[in-house]
Amino acid sequence: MADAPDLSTPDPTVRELLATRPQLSLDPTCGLMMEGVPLSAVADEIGTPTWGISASTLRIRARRLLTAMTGAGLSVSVHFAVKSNDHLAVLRILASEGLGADVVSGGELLRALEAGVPASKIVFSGVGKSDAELRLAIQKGVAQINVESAEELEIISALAVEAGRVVDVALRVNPDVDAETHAKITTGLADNKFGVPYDEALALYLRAAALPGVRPVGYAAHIGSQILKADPYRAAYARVAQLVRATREAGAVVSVVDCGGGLGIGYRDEGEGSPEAFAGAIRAELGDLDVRLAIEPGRWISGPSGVLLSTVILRKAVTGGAPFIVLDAAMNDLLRPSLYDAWHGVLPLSPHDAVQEPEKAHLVGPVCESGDCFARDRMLPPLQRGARVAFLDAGAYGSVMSSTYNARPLAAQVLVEGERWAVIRPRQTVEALWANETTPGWLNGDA
Ligand SMILES: Cc1ncc(COP(=O)(O)O)c(C=O)c1O
Ligand SMILES: N[C@@H](CCCC[NH3+])C(=O)O
Repeated sequence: MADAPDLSTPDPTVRELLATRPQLSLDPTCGLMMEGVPLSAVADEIGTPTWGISASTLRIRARRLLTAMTGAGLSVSVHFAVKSNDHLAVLRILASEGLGADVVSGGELLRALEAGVPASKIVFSGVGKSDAELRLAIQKGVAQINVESAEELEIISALAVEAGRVVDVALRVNPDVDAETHAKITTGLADNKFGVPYDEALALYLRAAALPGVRPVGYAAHIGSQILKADPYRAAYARVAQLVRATREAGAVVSVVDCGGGLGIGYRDEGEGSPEAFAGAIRAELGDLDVRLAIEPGRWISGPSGVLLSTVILRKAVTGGAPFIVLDAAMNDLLRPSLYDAWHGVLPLSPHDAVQEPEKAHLVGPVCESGDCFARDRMLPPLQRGARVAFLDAGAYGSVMSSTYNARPLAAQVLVEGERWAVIRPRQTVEALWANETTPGWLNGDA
């Protein structure tokens, strides 16, 4: 697996971006296609900004992950990280491929159930689950709750006793391993808020074994997101394996290891995380433990399946510098560039634009924040008013992180499969933004 993107190299060309994204192609007449659907036709019909999701990409990538695991001789249950893309259609597709779900809130739990994921295939993670959320998970009978602290263990025990149930729990251990990713999305370092400190995990496991209402079944580890190398996984799993052995030596039963998610994708030229190398790390460190294995991938499955379509509102000239291309999409739609300086590929939808000689430009949204910037000094075909573009690899942590800042309604979403496409979430209306708001009587002149 490769390193992070190297921004000192020239920006990838249209051809280079397309070469690694089989779900997208450039038709000389119709322009940018997702599977068999011209994206311009979608934009013409329902406008922009609009999210597009390729169903076949979700299926292909889910199958590739499963194949990598079985190819390594592993039997692994795959729980899709709902936080990366929680649309019911996405969850339904992945459920039909046999995937379960990893959820981090009561809302995600109910979404997964609504999409047809059985509770027996749902794992509940998260550093702060409310009592109401835990009660819901216990009542629905989720497969396992991943416990992130000693305090949470006691709470779950009490709530399970109250419900007259015994809940399977895994301790999410913080292995204190550097995932070698962006500082804001690393989770497995000792000073991150996640998981039980490594040195305290065994004692807490034994405590769990003695508590009513909970049954400790194993350990979980998730060290971060957008991980491109296998080494951090190996380092983390080696520590988990050590813990499993020590726990067994202490006389407790360990039957599950949840290996977390975090496998990264190639946004620019860094290459994507390899499912085979991920599987290899699991097999090398955990393969001989005789435990049921699970993984929680999100981005690797959903990221490449999505695009965000947008239209150029205007091209603002800058004397002596690169122009600002002002789009109708903004940071409230796709937050990742503003939040993490994330690099997303951009492709024009028009076949004419796609073949023009590139120029340097800044791509920005209309929101009143200087941080509302998708790309600075990006080499792009010249984009004029009305031109349309697609942001690539926007299927993970895209629509789910949108807001309505600046009173901008949530964008529409469409699902593409073969030559079919359908609106799976209509564009939010402006009126819907205040539909649930009320003003107290005294402001309306009432007594
Ligand atoms: C507990 C847990 N599992 C799984 C994931 C999924 O991560 P990713 O989308 O990077 O695969 C996350 C997010 O980082 C997480 O916090
Ligand atoms: N939101 C992050 C990933 C966070 C993963 C959640 N634990 C991103 O867009 O890359």
